[in-house]
Amino acid sequence: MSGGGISAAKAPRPVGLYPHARRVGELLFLSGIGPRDAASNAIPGNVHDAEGRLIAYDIELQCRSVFANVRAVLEASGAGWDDLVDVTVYLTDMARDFTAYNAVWAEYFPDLERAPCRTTLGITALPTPIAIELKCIAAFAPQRNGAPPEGT
Ligand SMILES: N/C(=C\C=C\C(=O)O)C(=O)O
Repeated sequence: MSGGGISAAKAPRPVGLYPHARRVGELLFLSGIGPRDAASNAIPGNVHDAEGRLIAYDIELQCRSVFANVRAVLEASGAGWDDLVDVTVYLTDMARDFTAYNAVWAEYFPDLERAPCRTTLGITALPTPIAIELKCIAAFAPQRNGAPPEGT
């Protein structure tokens, strides 16, 4: 059974007509999300020249911001960080950014037993001037929904 689309007030506005997340049974599917700041819509660390062209960006800041945005969507959906089970990560410059991104990932998911599965892909472009986007799936912990523990 599929629930209605979920919109998170503390996450950046979607760039099209799609919800931040949708629950289907015990699974929560999140739309792809990047590091735009929810209040200002700015991309943390991006530097532009006088003509507005992007001349520098900070992948570490973008990683921290996109993780915060994912957390905001999870929380608005009644889930939490530990409920993430599968994350697809899109990077626009794998050669430049993988090492820094991988280090920030390890800070946010320090425990291998609890970390979600992860797939990292290099792609040529994203819809907004961001260097990273995450596509996440979470699974609600049974006790959160009042379901009996396994085996009972
Ligand atoms: N999910 C999409 C874009 C997200 C962009 C962003 O968070 O900056 C989409 O266009 O499907």
